[in-house]
Amino acid sequence: MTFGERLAAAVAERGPVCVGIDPHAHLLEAWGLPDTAAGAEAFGLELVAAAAGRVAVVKPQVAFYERHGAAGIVALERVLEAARDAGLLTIADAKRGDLGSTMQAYAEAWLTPGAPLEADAITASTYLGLGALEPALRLAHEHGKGVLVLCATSNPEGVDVQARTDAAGESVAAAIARGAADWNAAHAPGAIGTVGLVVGATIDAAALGLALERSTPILAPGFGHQGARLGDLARLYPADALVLASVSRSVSADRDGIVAAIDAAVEEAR
Ligand SMILES: O=c1ccn([C@@H]2O[C@H](COP(=O)(O)O)[C@@H](O)[C@H]2O)c(=O)[nH]1
Repeated sequence: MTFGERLAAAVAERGPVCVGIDPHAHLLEAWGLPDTAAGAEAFGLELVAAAAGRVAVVKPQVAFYERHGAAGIVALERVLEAARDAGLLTIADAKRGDLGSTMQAYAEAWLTPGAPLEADAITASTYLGLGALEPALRLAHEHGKGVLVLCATSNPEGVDVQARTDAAGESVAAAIARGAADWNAAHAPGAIGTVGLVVGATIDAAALGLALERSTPILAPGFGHQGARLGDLARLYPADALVLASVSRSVSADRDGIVAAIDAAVEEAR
C-alpha cells in the first residue's frame, strides 16, 4: 500500500487535521518545562497522548529537537516511537534535500522500517532538483512511506523562488507539482502515491498555476498561528484533494487546553 493510500484511509477515519509538535523555547516555558531535550520530549509525548484517537497524523518539527543536540535526537526517537505505538501516522518535518547518494542516506535514516528515527514520511526540498530526491522516493515507495516535497510554502518569502516562471510560463511550484504527479502516475498508476506536496494554506495556489491532483497528497501548513482558517479548507484546496491541515502553535499554546484545542481544530476542519 502506498503512503498516499495509507494516509487516505487514516484521514477518512479521523479527518484532515495534523497535529504539529513544535517545542519552541517559549512554549516549553509556558508549559513549565525546561528548555532541554527532556522538556522537548515531555512536550512531544503529551501532544502525542492528546492527539491519539483524535487525529490521523502528528508532525514533529525536527529542528526543535536538533537544537538540543544528541539528547534532542534521542528525545525525538522516543516521541516518534510513542506516536507509532499510539496508532498515529508520523511526518518528520526535516526538510532534507541533497544530491542522490546523500538523499539515500537521509531516507535510510527516516524512512527505513526499524530505523531509530523511523517516520511514515519526511518533508524534502527540491532545490537540487526533483531528480536528486529519486533514491529517497524509491526507498519510500518500497516501504509504503512518503516524501512530501516543498512546493508552495506558507511563508511569504517563498514566492520569490516558487513563483518564478520558465519560458513557457510554468512556475517553479507548478513544475514541482507536475513532477510529483508524474512520479506517482509512473510508480503507482491510479493510486494516491508516495510523493506528496507541501502547499501552504496562506498562498494563492491559482496565481502559481498549481494543478493539484488527487494522486498527490498535500501537507498544508499555515493554519492557526499563520492566519489561515481550518473552516476555509474546502475553499482553499480542490474538493477531491487529499489534504492534511497542519496546526502546531495554535493547539499547543496552553498545556491544560491541548485536548480541547485539538477537538476544536478537528471540529472546525470538519
Ligand atoms: O511551508 C511550510 C512548511 C513547513 N512549515 C512548518 O509547519 C509548522 C507550522 O507551525 P504553526 O505553529 O502551525 O505555524 C512549522 O513546523 C513550520 O516549520 C510551515 O509552516 N510552512
